[in-house]
Amino acid sequence: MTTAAQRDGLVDAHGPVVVMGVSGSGKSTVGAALARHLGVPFADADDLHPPANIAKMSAGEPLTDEDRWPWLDVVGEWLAAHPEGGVMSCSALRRAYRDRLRSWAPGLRFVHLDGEASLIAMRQSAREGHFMPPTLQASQQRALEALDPDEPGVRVDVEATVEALVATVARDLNA
Ligand SMILES: Nc1ncnc2c1ncn2[C@@H]1O[C@H](COP(=O)(O)OP(=O)(O)O)[C@@H](O)[C@H]1O
Ligand SMILES: O=C(O)[C@H](O)[C@@H](O)[C@H](O)[C@H](O)COP(=O)(O)O
Repeated sequence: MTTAAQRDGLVDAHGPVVVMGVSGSGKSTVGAALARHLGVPFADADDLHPPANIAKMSAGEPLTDEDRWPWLDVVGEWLAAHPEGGVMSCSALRRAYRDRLRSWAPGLRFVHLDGEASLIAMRQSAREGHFMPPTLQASQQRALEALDPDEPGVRVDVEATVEALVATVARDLNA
């Protein structure tokens, strides 16, 4: 069924989107809210890690590239299965990881949740019931490579409220 929003080009114009950033930047929160706003499916790459990756991070050890490639391919499969639109929250910290995801979904766009490292670290530490220990924040920041100018996507500052971030991103994606 084609909805009025699809006919008007409001829904299927953006294709799949990855909300990226370091741990604690708000990927899960903003990604889920963005998907609700756009009326498209949402998935969280945290839920797609193999148990060994979760065990490693829980023990305070950063993942290596070798740990991440198979996980990124599972994320890429989901993106490839949602050409009509979908939001995935996934750290995608390095350019090479984003290139891998784009190989699954050409035209993929990224929303980089960026901001003051101290603010993000504070939010990550205050969060309860998550496997990711605050001690891994420094390695996340070291691994992060911001979007290059040739990478389709937008960067937003996480100082803003979740509602404001969703409104800004939805506007920029539809621009
Ligand atoms: N823009 C925001 N303003 C205030 N708090 C936020 C914002 N985005 C996320 N949070 C809070 O910060 C913490 C980390 O967010 P989360 O979505 O779990 O980040 P990530 O998925 O990137 O690790 C959560 O407690 C969340 O409620
Ligand atoms: O590539 C990585 O090192 C991990 O995927 C990491 O970046 C991710 O952030 C964790 O899954 C923790 O989950 P949160 O980001 O939700 O804290």
